[in-house]
Amino acid sequence: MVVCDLEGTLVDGDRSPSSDTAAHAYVYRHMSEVGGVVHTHSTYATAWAARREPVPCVLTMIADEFGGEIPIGPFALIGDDSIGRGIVETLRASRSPAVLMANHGPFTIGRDAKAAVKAAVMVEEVARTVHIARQLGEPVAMERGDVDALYDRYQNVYGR
Ligand SMILES: O=C(CO)[C@@H](O)[C@@H](O)COP(=O)(O)O
Repeated sequence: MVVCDLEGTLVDGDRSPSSDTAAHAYVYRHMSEVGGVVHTHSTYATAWAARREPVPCVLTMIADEFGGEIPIGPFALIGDDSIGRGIVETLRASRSPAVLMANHGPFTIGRDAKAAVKAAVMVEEVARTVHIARQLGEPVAMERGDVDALYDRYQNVYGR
């Protein structure tokens, strides 16, 4: 493990930082509420990213955690802040803490690392479940008002 500052400069450790460092640093610099960013190549979420298809809001757990569909972000090359720009641009237009970067995979954010990891686990779970549902027919979209009510309850009331 190494420690970098918000410009992506190495400040502690003797190994090279991740090639994604500039992308993550961009998110931290431009979304002050974010204290954790997670990136995985989890199988089902990455399969949706490969198709550039948002995960539709067809489950209460999607409404709870993501507040709507899980959006697709633009394709961006690895190595500079391009991915970070795509993440910020996409998540600013959504309530979702997860974005499926096109042809790449899921990136999630949270107020801290634990919340970002939770979103990464949940995005994979719902990507898998909706994929399975689709094998049996077309999942049914939820009403916007119901999505809003579920999101409000989960974000502001549940577990308090
Ligand atoms: O998604 C990818 C590659 O597809 C990146 O997250 C990956 O290259 C980052 O690797 P490193 O953290 O630099 O070892």
